[in-house]
Amino acid sequence: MAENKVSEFAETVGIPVERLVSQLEAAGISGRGPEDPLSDQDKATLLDHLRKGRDGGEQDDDQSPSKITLRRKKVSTLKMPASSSGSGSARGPRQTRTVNVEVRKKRTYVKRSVVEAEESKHDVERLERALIEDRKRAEERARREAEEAEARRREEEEAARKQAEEEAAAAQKAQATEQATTAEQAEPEPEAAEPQPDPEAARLAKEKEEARKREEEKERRRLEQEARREREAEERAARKTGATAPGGKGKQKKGRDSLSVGAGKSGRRAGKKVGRRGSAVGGEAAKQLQHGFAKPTQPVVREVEIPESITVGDLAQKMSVKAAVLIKEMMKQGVMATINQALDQETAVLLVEEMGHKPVIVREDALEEEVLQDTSEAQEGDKVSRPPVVTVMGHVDHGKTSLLDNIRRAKVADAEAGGITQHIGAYHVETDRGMVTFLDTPGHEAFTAMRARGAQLTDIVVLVVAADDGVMPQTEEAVRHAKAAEVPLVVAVNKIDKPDADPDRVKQELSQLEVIPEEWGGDVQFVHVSAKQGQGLDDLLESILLQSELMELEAVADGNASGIVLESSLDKGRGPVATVLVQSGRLKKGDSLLCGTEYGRVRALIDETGMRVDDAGPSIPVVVLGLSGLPSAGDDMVVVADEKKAREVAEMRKGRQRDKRLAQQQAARMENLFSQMKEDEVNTVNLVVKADVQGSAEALQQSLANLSTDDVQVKVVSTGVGAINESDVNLALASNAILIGFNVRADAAARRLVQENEVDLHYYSVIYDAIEQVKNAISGMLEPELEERIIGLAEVKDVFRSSKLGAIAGSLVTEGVVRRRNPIRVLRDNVVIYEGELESLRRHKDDVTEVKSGTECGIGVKNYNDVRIGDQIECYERVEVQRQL
Ligand SMILES: Nc1nc2c(ncn2[C@@H]2O[C@H](COP(=O)(O)OP(=O)(O)OP(=O)(O)O)[C@@H](O)[C@H]2O)c(=O)[nH]1
Repeated sequence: MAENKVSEFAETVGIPVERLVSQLEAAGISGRGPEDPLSDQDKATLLDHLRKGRDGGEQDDDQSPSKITLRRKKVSTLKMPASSSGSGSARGPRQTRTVNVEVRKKRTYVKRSVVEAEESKHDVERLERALIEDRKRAEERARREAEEAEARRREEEEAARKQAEEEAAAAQKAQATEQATTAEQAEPEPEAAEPQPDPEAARLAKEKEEARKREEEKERRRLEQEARREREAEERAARKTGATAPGGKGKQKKGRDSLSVGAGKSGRRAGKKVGRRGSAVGGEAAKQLQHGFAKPTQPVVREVEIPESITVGDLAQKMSVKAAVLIKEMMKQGVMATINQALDQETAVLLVEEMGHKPVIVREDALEEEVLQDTSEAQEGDKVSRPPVVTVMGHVDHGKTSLLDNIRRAKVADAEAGGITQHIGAYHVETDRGMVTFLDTPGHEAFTAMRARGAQLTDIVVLVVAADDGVMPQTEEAVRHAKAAEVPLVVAVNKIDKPDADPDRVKQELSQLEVIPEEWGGDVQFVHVSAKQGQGLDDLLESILLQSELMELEAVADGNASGIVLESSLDKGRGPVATVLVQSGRLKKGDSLLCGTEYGRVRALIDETGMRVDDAGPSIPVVVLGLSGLPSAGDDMVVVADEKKAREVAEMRKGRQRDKRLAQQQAARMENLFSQMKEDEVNTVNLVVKADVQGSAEALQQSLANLSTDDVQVKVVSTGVGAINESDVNLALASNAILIGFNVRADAAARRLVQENEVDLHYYSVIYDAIEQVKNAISGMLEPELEERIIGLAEVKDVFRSSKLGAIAGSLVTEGVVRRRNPIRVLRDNVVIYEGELESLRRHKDDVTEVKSGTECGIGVKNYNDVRIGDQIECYERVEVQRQL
C-alpha cells in the first residue's frame, strides 16, 4: 500500500540513499538497493532500530566520556637589547631586556559513536516526521474512501427501503384477501397475520429500516474492532522483530503510542474493508430485509412429520407455533388439551391440516413391515392340510376339564384344585383319524380375550352341555361368542351316563339359540359323550375332524414359522417361558424370534408332554425357551432372518406400547375426573390381580371387569404374573384396591406390609370362586333398595263425622294388619285416590296401635275427610332390600 522505493524514501526523509541503505542493513533489513521497494513493515523496523540506537547513545554518555579535551602550554624566554636614545647615555653603559612568551594550545577529541548517535537522532526525527506525514496521508485517503462507501451504502439503503415499502404495500393487499381464508393460521408473527392499513405498513417498514440500520451500525463497529485488533497484532509483530534492547523499553512504548506505521496501514485497510464490506453487507441486508419483510405476508406451509404419538408441545414446535396457539386451535375444535398431552396420529394429522401445514405421516412400522414381509415371503410354498385347533367351552361343572382330560388320557382334572381347568395352555392329541389340537382354556373369557387382541386361533368350538343340567347362562354366552367369531360348533352332550340325562332337552334348548342339530335339519353335530366313563369320545373326535375337513384347513408347512403366543411365565431356572401355537411354517431350534415386544433365539422347544423337540409345524403348540422377556398372550410370533432387526422392532414396539399406555392413563385420569364429577354415586371396586400364568391373569381380569354394573364399577388396576410383592401391596394401598392372588402367595415382605396396613388380600385357586366372591363383595356395596310391602287392608263400612276428629271410617280389617304408625293409601275401585298417614286408629273408642284381620275399627285419615263407604284403606311398610347383581 504505502510501499515506495528506498531511494524515494531517502529523499522523503532527507538523508543520503547510502546512509539509508546502511541503516536498513543495521536494522536487519539487508540486501536492499536504492531501487528496491520498502514496505511499511520495513519502515517500522528501521524506526525501531534507529530509536534504539539513539536511546543507546544517550545511555553510553552516562558511563564514559564522549569527548576528551587536551590542553598544551609552552613557555619560552626572549632577550631583547635596550633602546640608545640621549637621556640614558650620560648615566651608564648600554642594557638588555628578557621577555617570557607563553603559548597555549587546546584540542578536543569527540567519540565517534556520539557523532553517529547525533546523526542517528536527526535521522530518527526525520524518519518520524516522514512517517507521520505518510500516516496522515493514509488516514486522509481512508477517510475519503469510507465517506464514499457510506454515500454508496446510503443510496443502496434508500433504494432497498423503497423497494421494501412497495412490496409491503403489495403484500398487504394480497394478505388482506388471503386473511379471509387462512385466518391466523400458520403465521409465526401474529402482527403480520392481521390485516393492516397502508400507514401501518409504512410504519412497519420504518421500524424495520431502523432495525436494519442498527444492525449495520453494529456490523460497522464490529469491522472496526476487527481492524483495530489486526493493527495491534501487526504492531506486536513489529515489536517482536526489533525488540532487543531492554533498556529502551519505556521510551519505545511511548514512541509506539505516538506513532505507528501499522496503525496507519491497518486503519486504511480497515477503512477500505468497512467500505467494501459495508456496502456488501448493506446490499445483502437490503435483500434479506426485503425477504424478511415479505416472509410473514404469506402463509408458510411446513411439512410436519407426525409419528404415531406426539405431545401437543412437540407438535406445536414442529409447526413453529406456540403451544398456546395449538391448544387454542384444539379448543376451537372442541378438544381440551394440555401441553404434555399425547395425541394420536390421526388427531395430529387433522390439527396440522387445520393449521394450514402439510402432515407427513412417519411410518414407524416400516421396519416392522419389512421384517414381517420377509417372514411371509419365506413361508411361500405348497399348502398342506393342518390339524384343527379346538376350544372347549361350556357352563361351569358341565365337564370341560374331564372331557379334555379323557381325550388326552391324562389325569388333569384330579390334579387341579376344585377340579376346574386353571391353566391356559394347549396340547395336541393324536387319534387314529388325525391330529387335533386343544386349547386348554377355562371357557369363553380367554377365547374372547384372544379375539379382542385380534388373535383368531380357534377353528372349532366344542360346546360341552351337561345332559342333566341343560343350557345354562354360560352355555348361552359360549354360543354367543362362537357365533360372533364365526367359529363352527360341535356340541358335546355330556354326562350321558347319568340317569337324569335328557339329551333331547339339550337339543331343544340349544335350537332356541339357533344351534340346530343335523338330524333336525341344521348344521351342528351333536355327540353324546360321557367324559367320566370315556364314552363317545371317539365319536366326538371324529365329528371334530369331519368338521375340519369341511373347513379345508390348510397351512404352509415349511419355511419361517409364524404363530400366536398362548401364555407366558417366568421360570426360575429357565427364564422367560412362552407357549406358542405355530400357525404356519415350521418353528425350529435356533430360529430368531420376534414375539410381541420381546425377541430372542430359540434355545429349546418343549412339547406338552415335557419332551424336547427339534421343531413344530402348523397347529402345534410348543413351549419356547430363549426369549428376552415375557410376551403377552395373543401376541404375534414370527421367525425373522435377522435377529438384530427383531430386536429393533421389539424395542420400537415397546416404546409404542409405553406411549399408548401413557396416552391411556391420561385419558383414564380425565375420564375418572368426569365420571366422579358426574356420578359421585357410583361405587368403585379396585382390584390388583396377581396370577401364576399370564392366561389366568387375563381371564380373571376380563371376568372381573365384566362384573361392573351401572352402580358399581369393577376396575382391575393391575394384573401380573408371579408372587405378590411389596410393590403390588403398595399399589393396592395407593389405589384402595383389594389384592387377589390366584394360585400365588404374597412373599414375606409383602405379607408384613399387608398386615401393617390391613390390606384386603384374598387367595384363590378356582376362577369361579374368585368371581363369585367379588360379586358378593360388590353386592354389599350396592345401595339397598327400598321395597314397599302391603301389610294390611281394611274396608270402609261406614263413615262417621265428628267435629273434633273429622271423618272417621268405620272399617273392617280384611287382610293382614293395620298399624297406626304405618303409611296408608285410600283406594276407590282399586285406584289410589289418596296417600298419607293415619290420624287415629281406634277400637271401641280406645286408641290402639294395630288392628288385626277380621276386626272392626275406626280409622281417621290425616288431612283427608272425603272417605266413603266402599273405599279400601291399604296399610303398607317400606323395607330396605339388599340388592344382588
Ligand atoms: N357322571 C358324570 N360326571 C361327570 C362327567 N363329566 C364330568 N363329570 C363330573 O362333573 C364335575 C365337573 O367336571 P369338570 O370337568 O371339572 O367340569 P368343568 O366344566 O371343567 O368345570 P370348570 O373348569 O369349573 O368350568 C366333576 O365332578 C366331574 O367328575 C360325566 O360324563 N358323567
